[in-house]
Amino acid sequence: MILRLDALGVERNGRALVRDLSLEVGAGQIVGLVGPNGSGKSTALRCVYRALAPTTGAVLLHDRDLTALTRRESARRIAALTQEGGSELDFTVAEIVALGRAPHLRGNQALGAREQELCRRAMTQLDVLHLADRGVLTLSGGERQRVLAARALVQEPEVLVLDEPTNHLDIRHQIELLTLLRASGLTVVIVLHDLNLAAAVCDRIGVLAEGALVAAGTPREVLTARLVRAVFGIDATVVPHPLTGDPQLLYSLGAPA
Ligand SMILES: Nc1ncnc2c1ncn2[C@@H]1O[C@H](COP(=O)(O)OP(=O)(O)OP(=O)(O)O)[C@@H](O)[C@H]1O
Repeated sequence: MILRLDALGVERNGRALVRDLSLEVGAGQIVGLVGPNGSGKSTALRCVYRALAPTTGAVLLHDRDLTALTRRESARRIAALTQEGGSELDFTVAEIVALGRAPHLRGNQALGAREQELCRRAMTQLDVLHLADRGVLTLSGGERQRVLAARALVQEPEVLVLDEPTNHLDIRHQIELLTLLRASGLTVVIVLHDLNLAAAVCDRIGVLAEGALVAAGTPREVLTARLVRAVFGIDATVVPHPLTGDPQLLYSLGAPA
């Protein structure tokens, strides 16, 4: 098992934000975390990319507690694409993407030919090569998100952690990013709000409610009308996708109050 959340707990001001969360992510698997707003998804992810230390339990990478690794070593092995971003620097797109190599470089060491090609390929894959010389502060939300995704890819991590990576993207770029993730062979933990996209991209899904894992399994096992009713409080019709068989949720608006 590459990544394991072992009875993870996070408390703040006497309140449990994440409770006794155990989850395993195998090599090359894409595991999704879904759940209502405030259910602890980002908090759990923060423990994986070490922005937060768990109060109890641990995150294990190849059975080693992450806290046993140096920050540099975990940055080399775990890349994060988060809402916090780090795109507030007044750098060009090419410079921001190149920063993904930082954990692999020593001091002011320049990028070699292979690394420059890596950056170019990631910018092409994320459709931002034409923006390479633009200041990142001038980009739209979706363009910036694609730049940060390119930066995470050039890091060549073992594990990629993504917190709502599609929230600013138009539908084409959402599909392209998730297709790229599938093709990358990376081990991925991803928070998604769109349950249909989660069903399409994830091998397994964990559902969080009030900080606790309430269901885990394949999309077909987990994404049932009953679960969606219990966790999100809405009625959905679940149908198999006519081409892939993945569960797809159909919603209708409620009556006005
Ligand atoms: N540093 C903190 N101190 C106190 N409470 C916090 C802190 N960080 C997060 N919380 C609270 O913990 C809960 C879980 O937050 P988290 O961001 O993990 O939820 P989420 O499932 O990612 O939500 P969303 O879908 O809205 O992004 C929320 O109620 C949030 O207000």
